[in-house]
Amino acid sequence: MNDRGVPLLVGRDLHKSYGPTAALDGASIHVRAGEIVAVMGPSGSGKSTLLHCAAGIVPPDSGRISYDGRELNAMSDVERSALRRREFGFVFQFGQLVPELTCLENVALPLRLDGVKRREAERRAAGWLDRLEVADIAHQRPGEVSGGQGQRVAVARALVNRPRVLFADEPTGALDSLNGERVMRLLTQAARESDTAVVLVTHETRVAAYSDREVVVRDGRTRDAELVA
Ligand SMILES: Nc1ncnc2c1ncn2[C@@H]1O[C@H](COP(=O)(O)OP(=O)(O)OP(=O)(O)O)[C@@H](O)[C@H]1O
Repeated sequence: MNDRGVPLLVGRDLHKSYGPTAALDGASIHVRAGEIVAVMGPSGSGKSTLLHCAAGIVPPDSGRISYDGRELNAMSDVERSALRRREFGFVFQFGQLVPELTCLENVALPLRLDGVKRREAERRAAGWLDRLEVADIAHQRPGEVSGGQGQRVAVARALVNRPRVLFADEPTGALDSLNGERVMRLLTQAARESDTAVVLVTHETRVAAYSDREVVVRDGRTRDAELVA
């Protein structure tokens, strides 16, 4: 049973430097099941690094990350990548769809990689394209669709295997405000319907308005309120 009071994902006192640059200097974050958390802060403050560490993509120099009671640091690379594939979904600013595949095939891809048969994978993918209001471009390739449509396809692909946490790094950063609003409305609606938590990096207050809670990063640090038991 999922206790909504207990955080699903916790990153504590994370430090990460790139050469002389301290990208994270004691940042923490916690996310409860189904919760939408916006990570805010000025450019270069460490938001993306915090997302990458929390998602197990980049190992922190120090600090601890736990997901559903399991320490990420204690896992092997194979276990961590299996966790990312099965439990996490990712949406980035752009360039994430496979250009040679149709939008439908792109969305079906994570299921195919998990061994789901083509017909079933494409049936489920079509359902997600429909939810994201891009069913009409199912057979087009990413290069033939608009930026907003492409991002909605990317959201469908990130949610198709029902992750428990969706990590989104500036998902509307390359879109005009109208398209950005549409992507955010559909992303948050789909995440809420499937009880997927969202960690959303953004510097736009309009985008953060779709979240339940904000975590502010400044100079690689967050407020102590992020340090939960
Ligand atoms: N791979 C890397 N190599 C070297 N320096 C890096 C790397 N990734 C991040 N940094 C540096 O770490 C600091 C934090 O970067 P990060 O991308 O996490 O910030 P951000 O808040 O997401 O910025 P933005 O809003 O501009 O995307 C910056 O000074 C950045 O230049």
